[in-house]
Amino acid sequence: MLNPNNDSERFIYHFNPEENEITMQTKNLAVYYGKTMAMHNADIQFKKNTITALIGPSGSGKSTYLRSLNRMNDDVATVKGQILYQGVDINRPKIDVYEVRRRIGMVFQRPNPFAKSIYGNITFALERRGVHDKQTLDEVVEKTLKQAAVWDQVKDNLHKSALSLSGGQAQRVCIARALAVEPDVLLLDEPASALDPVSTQQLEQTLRELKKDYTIIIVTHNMQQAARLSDYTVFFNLGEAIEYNKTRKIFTRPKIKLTDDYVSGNFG
Ligand SMILES: Nc1ncnc2c1ncn2[C@@H]1O[C@H](COP(=O)(O)OP(=O)(O)OP(=O)(O)O)[C@@H](O)[C@H]1O
Repeated sequence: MLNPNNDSERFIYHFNPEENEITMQTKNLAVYYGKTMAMHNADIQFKKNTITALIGPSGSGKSTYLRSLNRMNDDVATVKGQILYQGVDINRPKIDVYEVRRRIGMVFQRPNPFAKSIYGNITFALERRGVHDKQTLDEVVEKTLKQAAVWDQVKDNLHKSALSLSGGQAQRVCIARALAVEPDVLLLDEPASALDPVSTQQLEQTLRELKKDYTIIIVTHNMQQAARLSDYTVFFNLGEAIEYNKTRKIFTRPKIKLTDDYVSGNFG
């Protein structure tokens, strides 16, 4: 086992330097709420068409890290360090934050459909961008609801309120809404925590399908979910990315004892 307090021994996984394989990367990322440092030492790479799970105890900084990736923390926190998206540091003042959020979409813990129709939820961002052609909008609605695997359930009720959907359906509509603006990266913050086991299983299957086209980063408290769904896992503790590796290795042969304790349920 490596000593997490010894930086020379810290194990941080790095991919082969094939630039086009890496969609996103953070270097020396640190996030402060006021003067309090909530998270630091995150040197992580996200490979194209993979799912990365962020795991760790409550308050360890997973959501803080995730929200920083598309500048959602801008109003509440100071984010230091680099966030490279396709090689460009998006953590710079002159970057267009709306464009960042278009390319790096977010799905939240609780399904949060707008008080609009299912159709209106999907087309909302496009219409605000001036897309009003009905055929185009119809096509986007069908395509994204199919991608989110909820088309068959809602296709006859597209103009019904999205607030009338079940939790699982609403979460899928929120995924479709995120996909409508054609992102590259999907950030999901415990997207299954409000769902029943069947909806959770369906959501996981949807994410497996989506990774063919997207890079997915998911915060989860569910160890089984991280183990069965993700390709890579990052273990956070006390605001620090402690260990990062292929999921199989994190769950079978972690390099750091803290990680081993956490994934095997012996974390005190
Ligand atoms: N908006 C905020 N203002 C001040 N402190 C915050 C804010 N959001 C989070 N924090 C603090 O930052 C630290 C990390 O919180 P964060 O929510 O990122 O952890 P987490 O690992 O995602 O936790 P959980 O699993 O419970 O969601 C915690 O100490 C938390 O209290």
